[in-house]
Amino acid sequence: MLFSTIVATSQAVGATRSRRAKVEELRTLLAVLDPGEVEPVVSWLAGEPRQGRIGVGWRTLAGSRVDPSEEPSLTVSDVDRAFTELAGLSGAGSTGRRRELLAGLLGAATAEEQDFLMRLLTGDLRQGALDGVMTDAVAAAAGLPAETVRRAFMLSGRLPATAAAGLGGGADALAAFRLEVGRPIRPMLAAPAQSLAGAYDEFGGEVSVEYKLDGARIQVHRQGETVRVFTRTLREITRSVPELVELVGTLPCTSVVLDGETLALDPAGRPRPFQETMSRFGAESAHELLLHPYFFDCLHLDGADLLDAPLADRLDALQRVAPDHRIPGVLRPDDATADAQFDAALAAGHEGVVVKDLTAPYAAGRRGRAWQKVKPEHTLDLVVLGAEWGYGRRTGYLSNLHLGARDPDGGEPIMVGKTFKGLTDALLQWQTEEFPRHERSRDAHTVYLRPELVVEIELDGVQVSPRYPGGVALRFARVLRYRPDKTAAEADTVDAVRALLPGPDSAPRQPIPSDHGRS
Ligand SMILES: Nc1ncnc2c1ncn2[C@@H]1O[C@H](COP(=O)(O)OP(=O)(O)OP(=O)(O)O)[C@@H](O)[C@H]1O
Repeated sequence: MLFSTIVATSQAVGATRSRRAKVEELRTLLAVLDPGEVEPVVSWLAGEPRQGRIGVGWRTLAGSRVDPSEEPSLTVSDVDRAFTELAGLSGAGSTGRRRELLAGLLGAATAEEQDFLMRLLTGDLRQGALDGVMTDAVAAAAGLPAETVRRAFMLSGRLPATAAAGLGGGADALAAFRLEVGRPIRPMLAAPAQSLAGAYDEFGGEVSVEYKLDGARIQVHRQGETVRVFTRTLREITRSVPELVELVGTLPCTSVVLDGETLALDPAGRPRPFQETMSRFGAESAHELLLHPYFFDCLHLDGADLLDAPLADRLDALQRVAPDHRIPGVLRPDDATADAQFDAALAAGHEGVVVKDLTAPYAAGRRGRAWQKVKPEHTLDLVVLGAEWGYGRRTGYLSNLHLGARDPDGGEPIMVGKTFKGLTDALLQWQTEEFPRHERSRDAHTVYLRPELVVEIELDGVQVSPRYPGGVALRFARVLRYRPDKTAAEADTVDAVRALLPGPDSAPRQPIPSDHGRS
């Protein structure tokens, strides 16, 4: 297959806003790929070489610019082979060979192919938002139910491998993707609840009401003596968190997979801010702040795979293996106890509670109704699309942020507002240093960014706005914090923003009253 066909499909997918049209473009391409081409092509369309980062920075690329070729001649395997060699280069002489390989690759590419390669190698094409569209396209091309492909993807965490299995071996090959101890799966997520009472009633009181701790998600795998720890985005952080590894190593079991939240505590045992927990996930973090785990789910125990077991059974398993490290929660509370749990969570400085359906299986990678989060404030995780230079005291700093919500159909994020409120001096400084690394372009007032950074915004609500492309704008938005644990593919969608629009007959929004809206 010619590489130019992939570039043309990528352009066609980017040019339409229709989800159905995107799926159809991708399906048509997938249907004609050779088996060996599926993995590289699916990776590229999601914006990454199959080999991961291959050590080619913007400067090297700019230095390798050569005249484009007139006619397309590169094949998929030519490009994939060059990436494999680039990824393997190290040591003496590698700089020269890297330049040589890049010059060869770019010289054989047409102008459009060159542009695609540059964007692919600099990360500018990365679009996790395409995952959903791609899973549907794989299902359509392989003649399988979308759910079968989705589940395999959630369990493997790798879209290219899932696509290759589905297209090559059908449902049987996909069924082989099981929870494997040592390999992370995409975490189950929570949807916002309308109210505590609403969530409670929806499940007829058959719920676990747990504190929503403001830490960072961890997934811990142990097989025998070997413990591995992963973040919410499935990044391995085992070496940064020796105290968690040690603790999990002492649990009474031979194999286990636990899901939970971790928090840094100060020497007096008080929780430290989220940023300090996150800083512990870096490779060279100082270890004086100890991380404590608070587990809330058990996905595997001593050879038994529990993903499809109801939460009640998974919590029994958790109680057997880690009774002293469970997140605070109550099972099957009456209404008054559920309310008291919410108040207690807030009084203890936590974000709120998560209300969970005790009968539901673990829906990996899904933000379903089986877990509902109840918080007193509205917050949204939005993508930073740009920032304006400040004025007055903020002259010389990148300040007013342009905020975008995710397009659920995989297009570019949709701008929903701007804010410079809530930015501390330290954050202004950080933005000014960090943003140029994500720069797409700039004009006199604004630096425009690739959609890579996610920021959590607190707001009073949203309003209809003809000025913004999504027809909605944030009201009184302020920055709470950056979310380095999230990718743009995990930002809130424009539908989540629209869901905050006041209904025709709704009263002005109030914080959740102490009876949490229960009538
Ligand atoms: N008891 C709990 N059960 C499940 N998740 C919990 C719990 N306590 C804290 N969490 C955290 O809350 C997250 C679930 O909420 P959600 O799926 O919306 O993610 P989030 O976007 O990080 O949440 P938010 O932005 O509202 O803080 C989990 O990823 C986990 O990190």
